[in-house]
Amino acid sequence: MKFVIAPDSYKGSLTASKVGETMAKAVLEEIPEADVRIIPMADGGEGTVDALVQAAGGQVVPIQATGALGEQVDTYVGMIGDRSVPLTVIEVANIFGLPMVEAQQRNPMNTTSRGLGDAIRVMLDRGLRQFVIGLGGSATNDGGLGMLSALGVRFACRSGRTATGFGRELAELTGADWSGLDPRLRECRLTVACDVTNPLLGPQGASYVFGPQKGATPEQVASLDHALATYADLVEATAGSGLRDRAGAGAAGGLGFALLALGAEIVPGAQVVEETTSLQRHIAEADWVITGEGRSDGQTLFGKLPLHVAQVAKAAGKQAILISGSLGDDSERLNAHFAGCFSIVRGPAALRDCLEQAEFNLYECTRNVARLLIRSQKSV
Ligand SMILES: Nc1ncnc2c1ncn2[C@@H]1O[C@H](COP(=O)(O)OP(=O)(O)OP(=O)(O)O)[C@@H](O)[C@H]1O
Ligand SMILES: O=C(O)[C@H](O)CO
Repeated sequence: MKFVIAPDSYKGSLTASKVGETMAKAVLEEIPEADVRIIPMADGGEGTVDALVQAAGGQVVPIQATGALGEQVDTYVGMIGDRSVPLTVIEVANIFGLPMVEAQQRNPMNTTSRGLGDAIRVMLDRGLRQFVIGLGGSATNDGGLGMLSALGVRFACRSGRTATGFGRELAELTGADWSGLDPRLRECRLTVACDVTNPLLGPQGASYVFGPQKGATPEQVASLDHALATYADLVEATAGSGLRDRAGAGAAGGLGFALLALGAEIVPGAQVVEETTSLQRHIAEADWVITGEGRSDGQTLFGKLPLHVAQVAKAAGKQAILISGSLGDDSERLNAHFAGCFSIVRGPAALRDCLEQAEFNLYECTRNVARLLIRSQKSV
């Protein structure tokens, strides 16, 4: 029996690689002769650099960049591709990701995306000109003000000073001077791998949909959305109109919008990872596909990674099994897409305990699934 194990991370408990390894160990415990291929996945958010570096046999490059609150963080980017066309992979989730900010300090007024500009500049200094930028899982809602500032755009504030790039400054902006923008960006190809397709503004926009989970109060959400509209006017006056409405403009607190202003192309993150990992080819050779995520619910149907994997499997005439940390509201709607949907939680327990026991629970649940598969095969 051939298995492709292609999970997302279980946010808060296990990386995608760890999920894959644990599932594989459990399958091999029950079916020692199984042929198991682990393909850690990501959607542009957390784990994107690791997934692409592993798939492409690349390397990680340690860098320093500005973190969400303006502090310096030690992080890394990936380098993949051959020597003649090296490609840098950057993930905002490991520079200013939401889990990197203590719960009580989460407030998108006080966070900045400067670190992405820093990371791009570090790699420009090293001669790199091709970038894949993963958006998702950020602690920011600054519309990319921080990134553009770090790359040399000067945004003037009402007080007369130049903005440094924090969410709270959006409401103060009066003008933008692009003459200092790093000229090397003109030589670059920027591909943006987004985890969502939301626009910049409005009820489906960055502030309303993702602001609350980043610590914004309802008043801050409304004020950020309003301020981002003025900021969008300033940016579009130079970069061209209509960018705010493009799919993905609202990803990572509006960074999608700012990257579009730099001429980037936006693509679904899951698709970038799927192509780099040759997921389709591996699935074509498999008997079973196993995927999963921290929590599967109705939202999973809006194109989250496990659904994407299930669709690739279906197109190849294969069945996908979903093993997730937990199953939430409307998860029964997933039954149409998977041969079976399983939650690894073994009984009533506090979330903290579930997260702590993640590896054991995942191992046991996957063993049960594997046992069922092998016994049902033997009984026919
Ligand atoms: N080991 C676990 N056992 C039970 N529930 C878990 C476990 N690990 C994670 N979760 C649940 O999954 C949630 C995270 O969900 P998930 O990993 O799907 O990410 P997400 O926040 O929905 O983002 P994304 O859009 O990237 O999928 C956690 O908040 C928790 O409720
Ligand atoms: O980072 C965020 O804002 C969300 O993951 C959507 O991209």
